[in-house]
Amino acid sequence: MATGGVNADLAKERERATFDSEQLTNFLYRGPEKVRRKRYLQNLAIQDPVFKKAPLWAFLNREQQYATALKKHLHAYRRIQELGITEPVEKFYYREAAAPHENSPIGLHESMFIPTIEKQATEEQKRKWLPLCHSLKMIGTYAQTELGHGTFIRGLETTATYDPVAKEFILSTPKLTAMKYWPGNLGKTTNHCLVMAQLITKGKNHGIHMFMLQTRDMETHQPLPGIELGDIGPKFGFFDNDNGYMILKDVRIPRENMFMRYYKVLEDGTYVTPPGDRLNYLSMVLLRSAITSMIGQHLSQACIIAIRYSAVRRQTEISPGGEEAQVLDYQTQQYKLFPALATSYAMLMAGRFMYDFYLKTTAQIEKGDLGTMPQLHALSAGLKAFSTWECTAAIEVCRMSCGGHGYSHASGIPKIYVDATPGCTYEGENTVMMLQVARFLMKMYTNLQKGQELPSFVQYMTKSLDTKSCMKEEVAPKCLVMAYEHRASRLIKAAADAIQAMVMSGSSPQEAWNKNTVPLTWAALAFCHMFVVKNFFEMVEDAKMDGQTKAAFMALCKLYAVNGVITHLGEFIQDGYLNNQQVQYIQKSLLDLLAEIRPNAVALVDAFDYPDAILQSCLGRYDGQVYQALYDFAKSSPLNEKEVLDSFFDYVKPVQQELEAMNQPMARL
Ligand SMILES: CCCCCCCCCCCCCCCCCCCCCC(=O)SCCNC(=O)CCNC(=O)[C@H](O)C(C)(C)COP(=O)(O)OP(=O)(O)OC[C@H]1O[C@@H](n2cnc3c(N)ncnc32)[C@H](O)[C@@H]1OP(=O)(O)O
Ligand SMILES: Cc1cc2nc3c(=O)[nH]c(=O)nc-3n(C[C@H](O)[C@H](O)[C@H](O)COP(=O)(O)OP(=O)(O)OC[C@H]3O[C@@H](n4cnc5c(N)ncnc54)[C@H](O)[C@@H]3O)c2cc1C
Repeated sequence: MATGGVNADLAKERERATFDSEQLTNFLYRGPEKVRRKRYLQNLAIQDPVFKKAPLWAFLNREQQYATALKKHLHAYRRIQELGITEPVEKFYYREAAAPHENSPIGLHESMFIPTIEKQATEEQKRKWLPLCHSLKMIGTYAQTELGHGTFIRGLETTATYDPVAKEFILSTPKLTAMKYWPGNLGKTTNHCLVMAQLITKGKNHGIHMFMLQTRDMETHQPLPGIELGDIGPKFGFFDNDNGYMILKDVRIPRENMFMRYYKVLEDGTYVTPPGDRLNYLSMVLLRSAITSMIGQHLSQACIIAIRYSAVRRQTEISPGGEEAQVLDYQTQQYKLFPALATSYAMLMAGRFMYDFYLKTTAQIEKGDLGTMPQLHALSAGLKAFSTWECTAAIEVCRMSCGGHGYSHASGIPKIYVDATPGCTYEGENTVMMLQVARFLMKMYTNLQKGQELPSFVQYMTKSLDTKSCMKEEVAPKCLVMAYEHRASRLIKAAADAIQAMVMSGSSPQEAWNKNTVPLTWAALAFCHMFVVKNFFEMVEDAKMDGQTKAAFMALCKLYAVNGVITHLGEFIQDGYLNNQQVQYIQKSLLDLLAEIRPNAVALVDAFDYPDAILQSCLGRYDGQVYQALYDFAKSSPLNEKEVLDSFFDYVKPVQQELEAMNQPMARL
């Protein structure tokens, strides 16, 4: 039964590729030196006996999954310090290999709690808290969302009332809906959290602010007096995480526990505001800026699995009596998978842009220049929403393209999906984020009408909408980008005009806004789509790689753009910008691109450079030995530990006996 070596079909795929996948890997990870370092760190984790010995999450119950993920992530945390790894991206590589597909129960401590202290705390607070955080004496999380409010954070109901006599804040949960609900790792793992609460001082409510709260004793880990907390129960994914709830019964904390880098309460209760607004929203902006890369990686893993498997899987003869075809040779299969593959590259490129932009803008904010904050907010909110929507939909396409085996945890895709899809909800629900983008775009449109200068990435709004597309039979990148710009401009103008018309006829601006939120989200989505397409083309054009690699990469980029036009065709043709002939050119180009990408499909997913130990997929194995792997996976199911299960004797036998007795001819009399 055992088979060895690389599956012949997969080996052939790699031979026929027109480019060297290593070149693309080097580009993706920003140079060969960084690739070597990534592989070195991943191998260190993969070879570590603590990680190696751990059982596969899929065969564990929730408590075991939590304990295993905690054990692995704590070991990784310690090893990262021992190895002196400080770069965030290097920590990410190590952790990903240490605990693949296992969400860290100390994840929020690292991704939100520590960064918020670094960015929002005073120097004195940092000196006090950060060393305790690094040694894990303090383990924290970000407690913002409540039972009654997640999106509308100005509506949060937890209060922090200042008592100038004791120089303390009193934290309270005044009603059921004010209970903190959802914060990751709040239930069982953490002993501190950063609480977002309405600040009340001298009888006045100053809106939501951040406070440091110790939730559990640092030795016994028991909840502190006045604090009730626990896990919220099983969820669609994130099984291994203890998202929590918390009720505060007039818990007192010292004045110094308010995060006071920007906003302050003096000893006598005087409230002092900073020069800028919404500075305490910056932790959310950080995570939103990181999510586009993260979700692009989730999708890239699903693509590796589905494309390698589709190269190995043979089903149905194309011509009677002929060989059964690799399912990847079906054009319909290519139409499912290649746009998904192109999307993952598009999002990795958008994520690269976004994170760099975040670093640049926050460096300016640190220096007191808040001018680019609105752009950072709009782009991070928009790309977070657009990328999570596009990628989660594409992951599901990948799963279904694997047929029945895609539904098994052996494929690895269901877990990728359930851990990726909350990205559409957390860190700002996607529709709400799109409406924030729309708010920014409407402002830009008003500025345009006033003749003011626009930021570079919305400059195209100044172009006339009366033009027609330059698209020819040879579908050129320039014409594709212009088509996206035109569609975005038109939808932005349409939404703005609709609002303006309603206001002119007597509606209030708020009413006019609310009656147009659907067209506003169309406009925001078109803006984000345009941004991703343009950024993708620019990054491919600027990429330093040989001609063959660039050609293979460019085909993907074009496919992403062409497929987007076809998917949203109505919006591109509504005002006659593209004519019927041009649409036909684009449709033909889509089919040509599928054929062009076909020989490179496996090399294009190999370039993501995921070792099998991280992918954890029977279908996505590098050697393509999928059937043996599926058989081994089935055999390791705990249900197979006993030949006959106790439940057979407990339930099946008695019912059989009862039914047998009931069906005896005598019994019926
Ligand atoms: C290839 C290798 C690559 C390697 C890559 C390496 C990969 C690295 C991997 C990375 C690891 C990742 C780990 C993931 C794990 C995840 C765990 C799960 C964590 C989940 C945590 C959470 O889930 S935590 C809770 C989040 N919960 C929200 O997200 C609430 C949303 N809700 C709001 O965010 C506000 O409620 C909302 C709507 C803005 C309205 O806020 P509001 O009512 O105050 O404001 P208004 O709408 O009235 O707007 C008034 C004016 O404020 C302006 N403005 C608003 N926000 C602004 C802002 N942020 N910055 C500037 N300006 C802002 C706006 O633009 C207006 O400006 P203007 O007046 O000028 O027009
Ligand atoms: C896995 C996971 C981890 C999380 N981790 C954390 C964490 O660590 N810390 C934390 O504080 N929170 C966390 N959250 C909570 C998360 O941030 C919120 O669930 C999220 O912000 C959405 O808020 P909501 O649940 O109140 O949704 P709602 O706002 O109630 O959304 C429900 C529906 O209403 C619509 N809607 C709401 N407002 C508007 C509007 N203004 N205009 C149009 N439509 C609207 C939405 O589009 C959506 O369709 C987590 C959630 C998940 C799923």
